[in-house]
Parts: sequence; structure tokens; C-alpha cells
Amino acid sequence: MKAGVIGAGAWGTALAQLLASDRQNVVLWALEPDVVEAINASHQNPLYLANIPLSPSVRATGSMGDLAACEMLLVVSPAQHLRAVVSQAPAGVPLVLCSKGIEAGSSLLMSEVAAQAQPDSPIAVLSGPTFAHEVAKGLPTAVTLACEDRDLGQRLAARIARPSFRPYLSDDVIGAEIGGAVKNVLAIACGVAEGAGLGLNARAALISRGFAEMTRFGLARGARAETLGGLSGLGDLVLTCSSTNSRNFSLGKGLGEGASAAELLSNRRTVAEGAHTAPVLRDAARAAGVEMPVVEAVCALLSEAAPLSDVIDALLARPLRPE
Ligand SMILES: NC(=O)c1ccc[n+]([C@@H]2O[C@H](COP(=O)([O-])OP(=O)(O)OC[C@H]3O[C@@H](n4cnc5c(N)ncnc54)[C@H](O)[C@@H]3O)[C@@H](O)[C@H]2O)c1
Ligand SMILES: O=P(O)(O)OC[C@H](O)CO
Repeated sequence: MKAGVIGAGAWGTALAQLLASDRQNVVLWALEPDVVEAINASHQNPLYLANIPLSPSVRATGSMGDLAACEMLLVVSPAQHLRAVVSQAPAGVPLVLCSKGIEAGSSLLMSEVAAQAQPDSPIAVLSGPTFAHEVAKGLPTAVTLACEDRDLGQRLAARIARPSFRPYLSDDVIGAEIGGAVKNVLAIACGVAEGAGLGLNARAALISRGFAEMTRFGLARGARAETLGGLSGLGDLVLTCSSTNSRNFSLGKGLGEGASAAELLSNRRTVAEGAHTAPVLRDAARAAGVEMPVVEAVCALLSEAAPLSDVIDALLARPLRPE
């Protein structure tokens, strides 16, 4: 399967490098002409994945037409731009969605957005604990690869797997997507706990109770519990809630240290998906009658609706309940 990657941010570039590690040619579509130029001229992407030498088998392009011969397309744009980029992609080619989020306005998951934008393209989802720099360096990583068509899922997994990159197959596309979208919001909460000096007990409580929220929401949307407890759910939650290598965790840390959300979110080049997903997730959860108090708290901080001390007090003052 000749591979193409749509989106040359940190993750798209790392995935292109992964796919090129067997010396097969990979076409990488980038939005910015500077990125196309840097990758083709010097085999680097200093804007989004600095200090990683890229394989000469990765060829960048600014033209979607150059993806026409690809038999598999990894889609790695920010979630809010996925509809626009997928609509420009060649039709009928299997799409492996690697973006994590929920579309604002429609409240749709990425597979639902892609199905609207390219109705004839088969869809899979790749998600899990994957810091781009680590994958680009060839460090051991495992992910969920979800596809309703098991045969296609197996073919995609065989094409993507490498000695240090293990996809685990699933047919629970919705479950894989919900884990990746919700964990970004919970990582902001854990970053807040770090920035505000609330301690490691608080972080563990947020991970654990956040996972309960992810599970309640996921089950209400038809996800399976074992998917939410797997790499794309709990696995990614633990990773993203544990390190300032996460943009979402770092955003939360800034909030916890007292910076304003507007200040932290203005003029960002890189994406902190949780900030976009949080209000959409909160509204979807409310509409479904699913309680997500940690997500509600993150929304209050992002919209600057309440000071940090009030948000923490409100979370702790919730009525006692069974676990
Ligand atoms: N970075 C990671 O480690 C990582 C790992 C797994 C999944 N992801 C997910 O991958 C997706 C992409 O994240 P990233 O880290 O590669 O991005 P990034 O933050 O490194 O870069 C931002 C990206 O946004 C693109 N962009 C900006 N404006 C755009 C527009 N109008 N239309 C289309 N694209 C536009 C840029 O070209 C660039 O590719 C996100 O959903 C993220 O959650 C990231
Ligand atoms: O940097 P973040 O917070 O977008 O997290 C990156 C990946 O999603 C981790 O799996």
C-alpha cells in the first residue's frame, strides 16, 4: 500500500517518518509552503518536529493531487480542520484518522466527519499513547487501530506496524475516538493540579475519576468498556496526564499557575485539542444526561467563568457518592 500523510504537524511528520522507516516512499501533505520546502530541501521539519532528521523517502507536497496514487492516507490535521482537509483528499482511498477531538458545531467524532466529507472512503482510527518525538525516534510504542472492516484493519495494521510500533486491532471505532478526545480534556485538569501545586494524590484522583467520566460518556455513545480501558483510552490518559511533553497538560499547568486562558491560547502555533473539545464534550454530555464534573471544571477555567479556587472547592464539595 503506497502511503500518504495529510498534515505535517508533529504527529503527521512523525508518522511519515515511521512509515518511511522501511525505505518506502511516503508523500506528506503540508499546509505551509515553508514546511514543504524544509522537508524536501533539508529533510527536517523545524517548525513542528525540531531536531529529528527525516528520511529522504519522505517527500512533502502542498498539493493534494500528489496523493492520488496513494492506497492509504493517514489524516493528521487538527480535529477542527479535519473536515476541510478530508474533503480535498482523493476519494475512495482508506483513511486512517489520527486526529483526536470532537468537531465544534456538529459535535461529531472524526469518523463521522470523515464519512460526511468522503462518503466513499473506508475509515479506520489510529489512537493511543504516542508522543510524536518518541515515535519519530523509534522508541517502543503501542496503539489501537480500529476499523469496522476486519480485513481492511488487518491490511492497514500490517502496513503500519514496525518492530517498535505495535498496532492492536479493534472494531470499536467510536470507542477508540472517544478515549483520544476525552483524555485531552482530562490532561488539562491534571496540568492544573500540577500548576496549582495540588499534589500527586490529586492528580491520581483526577485520572481515576476522569476515567470514570470517559467510561460513562463512552458507554452512552456505544463504545465498549474494554476499548476505553485499552491503549486509546486509559493508556493515552495516563501518558497525557503525566508529562509536560503534552500540550494539553502544559496548557493546564499554565492555568494552574494563574495565567489566563485567553493569554495561553492566543497565538499558539501548536494545537492543544482539549481546549476545543472541552465545551463540545460538556454540551454533548449534558444532552446525553451524563455527569462529567471534571470536564465541567475544565470548561469553567477555560472560559474564565470562575476563579481556580472556586472551581477546586466546587469539585471537592460535590455530594459523597459510591465509587
Ligand atoms: N503531537 C503528538 O504527539 C500527537 C500524537 C497523537 C495525536 N496527535 C493529534 O494529531 C493531530 C495533529 O496534531 P499535531 O501535534 O500533529 O499538530 P501540531 O500542533 O504539531 O501542528 C499544528 C498543525 O495544524 C495545522 N494547521 C493549522 N491551521 C490549519 C488549517 N487551517 N487547516 C489545516 N491544518 C492546519 C498545521 O499545518 C500543523 O500541521 C491533533 O488532533 C493531535 O491531537 C498528536
Ligand atoms: O501533546 P498532547 O497533549 O496533544 O498529546 C499528544 C498525544 O495525543 C499523546 O498520545
